[in-house]
Amino acid sequence: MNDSVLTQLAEVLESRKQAEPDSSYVAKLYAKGLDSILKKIGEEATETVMAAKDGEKDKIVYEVADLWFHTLVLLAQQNLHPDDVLKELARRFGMSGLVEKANRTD
Ligand SMILES: N=c1c2ncn([C@@H]3O[C@H](COP(=O)(O)OP(=O)(O)OP(=O)(O)O)[C@@H](O)[C@H]3O)c2ncn1[C@@H]1O[C@H](COP(=O)(O)O)[C@@H](O)[C@H]1O
Repeated sequence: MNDSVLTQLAEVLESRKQAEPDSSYVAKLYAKGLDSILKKIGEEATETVMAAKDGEKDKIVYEVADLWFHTLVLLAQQNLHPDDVLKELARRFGMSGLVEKANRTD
């Protein structure tokens, strides 16, 4: 179920590239450009931190959903797909974070 929500949302985000900015929040974000998308990601990350500090579980879920949503908008804007991230997580799966860090080249 969760995978299909990501896939369906990715399809909607792709389709919004052809939409008029006035007709869609996502189309408006695309029209404003990369910096506006990045600004939203920064805001939603901060709101996630504040929700966690407040210890409100419902708010944490709500803010993480906003954060994930805006990172999905970024992926679409960059012509990337959630599968690209899921593949990377799958590659790391089962590998100690310490080993993964030691293998990083960047
Ligand atoms: N999942 C979401 C989603 N989550 C959050 N948001 C929007 O993200 C914004 C969150 O920003 P804020 O909390 O700062 O609220 P805001 O003050 O309205 O935001 P700004 O105007 O300041 O940018 C709100 O406008 C939310 O409505 C979303 N907007 C759209 N979607 C999905 O994207 C699809 C396409 O949306 P449209 O392009 O609007 O049709 C929808 O059908 C949904 O499935």
